[in-house]
Amino acid sequence: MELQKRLGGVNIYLVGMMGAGKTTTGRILAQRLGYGFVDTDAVITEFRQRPIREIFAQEGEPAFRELEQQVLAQVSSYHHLVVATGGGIVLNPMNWSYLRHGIVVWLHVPLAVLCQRLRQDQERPLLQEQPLEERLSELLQARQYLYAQADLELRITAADTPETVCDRLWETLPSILKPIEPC
Ligand SMILES: Nc1ncnc2c1ncn2[C@@H]1O[C@H](COP(=O)(O)OP(=O)(O)OP(=O)(O)O)[C@@H](O)[C@H]1O
Ligand SMILES: O=C(O)C1=C[C@@H](O)[C@@H](O)[C@H](O)C1
Ligand SMILES: [Mg+2]
Repeated sequence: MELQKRLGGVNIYLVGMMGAGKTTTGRILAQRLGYGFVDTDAVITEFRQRPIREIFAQEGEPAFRELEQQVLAQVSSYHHLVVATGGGIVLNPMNWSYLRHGIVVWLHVPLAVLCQRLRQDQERPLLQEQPLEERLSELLQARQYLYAQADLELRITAADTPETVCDRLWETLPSILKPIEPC
């Protein structure tokens, strides 16, 4: 209850690479906080009535990024939400003006762990053409400095489960919140 009170309904935005666990962890965190849960990729998929890989193939990545910005803009006008963002949301500087309405948390997962999780993936369009490790490494290099602009970086290990990630987030969040003023 204490954490919820200190958050005051401010949204929590999870950012990080594909496979970092934004969707999986976000859903659990929302439940624990009594917050709503939104996944920007899921909103786009539902709106377009087709999977992201088809949106990329038929409309192109720029069209997807435009939709992503529109969804984020709308979401940021609500509160009491945990938002699992798409891995590339940090690329558009405009998106940061929306993310900054809330608390931005970077789920920082080592490359080897991401590879392990995404080995069988056939849904993520940006991972289908090159060898997985090479592609992820390239994307991480290009984005790392952007993820690092988050309010909080959570370093995740191979031993972490979605539940322990939530536990650690729960423990760490107070460190970046203002103390409650005594009445
Ligand atoms: N802490 C964890 N431990 C083990 N597996 C995990 C963990 N978090 C997520 N996973 C698994 O990794 C895969 C990717 O997770 P998830 O879809 O939540 O990532 P994401 O960050 O939302 O990726 P994207 O940016 O592509 O949406 C899923 O199969 C999920 O079950
Ligand atoms: O990292 C990325 O650029 C992406 C991550 C996914 O969440 C989706 O938003 C899409 O596959 C692109
Ligand atoms: Mg996701």
